[in-house]
Amino acid sequence: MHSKEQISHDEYQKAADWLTSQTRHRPQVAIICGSGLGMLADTLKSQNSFAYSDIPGFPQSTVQGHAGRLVFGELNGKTCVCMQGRFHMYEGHSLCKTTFPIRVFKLLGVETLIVTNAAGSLVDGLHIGDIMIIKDHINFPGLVGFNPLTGPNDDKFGPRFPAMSSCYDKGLRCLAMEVAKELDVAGIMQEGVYAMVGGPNFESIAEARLLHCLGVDAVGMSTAPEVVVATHCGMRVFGLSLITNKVGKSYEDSDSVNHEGVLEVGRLRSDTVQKLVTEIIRRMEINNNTNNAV
Ligand SMILES: O=P(O)(O)O[C@@H]1C[C@H](O)[C@@H](CO)O1
Ligand code: HPA
Repeated sequence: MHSKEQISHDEYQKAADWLTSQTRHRPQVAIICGSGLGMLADTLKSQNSFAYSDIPGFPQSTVQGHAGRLVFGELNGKTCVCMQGRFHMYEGHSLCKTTFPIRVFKLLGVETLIVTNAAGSLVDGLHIGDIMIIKDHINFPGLVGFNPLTGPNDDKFGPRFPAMSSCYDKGLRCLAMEVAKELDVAGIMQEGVYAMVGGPNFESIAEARLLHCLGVDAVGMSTAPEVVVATHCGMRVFGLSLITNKVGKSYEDSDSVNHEGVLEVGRLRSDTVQKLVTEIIRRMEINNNTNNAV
């Protein structure tokens, strides 16, 4: 099911044209809000917002903590578009549907994608409430063939065989650490490797041990397909994982993770994530990559 669905260039264009006709904002930066992090969209000024159900071709959000709205507005001198709610593979969407908005953003002229997510920590150094700057990812569904780029390549967006060796922009990662120091939150921030699993169940103990052995710092159920599609079409990407739980690696652990707890940590840390992202956006340079809307 995942590899067969194809979306034509016209369908992306139709969504982009519809949005262009509904708002005067022409975004340079897109932000995807992870579980419990939807408040990031509330910081935008001069907002225009659209329910996903009104946008041609957009899927629907079905997960609690993902409101299902696209919000346009200004943030610290940059024009932004914010997904208040993302799409996950486990909701039953094909991977090209979960990543549909990314190519629409490209057609709108977006140059930089900021992804946020909730994730579970597999390492001692990452605690609940910490924020991990994503240095790299392991796209487990992608490794076994569930990849949004499967199928005929659309050369207007990017090459058949895109590199993924530097998809999380180094300059933005350095900027994030500088900003963290200035905001006095460097103590809860570090870089790490995010792994995407299919979900929707959380990990078994043996799976958690496997992920840990493979060098994963934090695990979640999203993000990698979005980053693959954004990198394919030449966007600059920056990603943050909010650590919402520790992933149990011992059969003696009695704590078990649940989505309510994930959302609660999102609410508790929303202010910090918001301040970080806002300040990074204020200070990021725009127009320093070579991609134009296709
Ligand atoms: O959208 P994200 O990746 O932030 O959501 C995470 C993964 C699952 O969707 C959910 C589990 O609580 O949070
Ligand atoms: O522990 C987790 N595992 C997978 N996805 C998650 N999203 C938040 N926490 C987790």
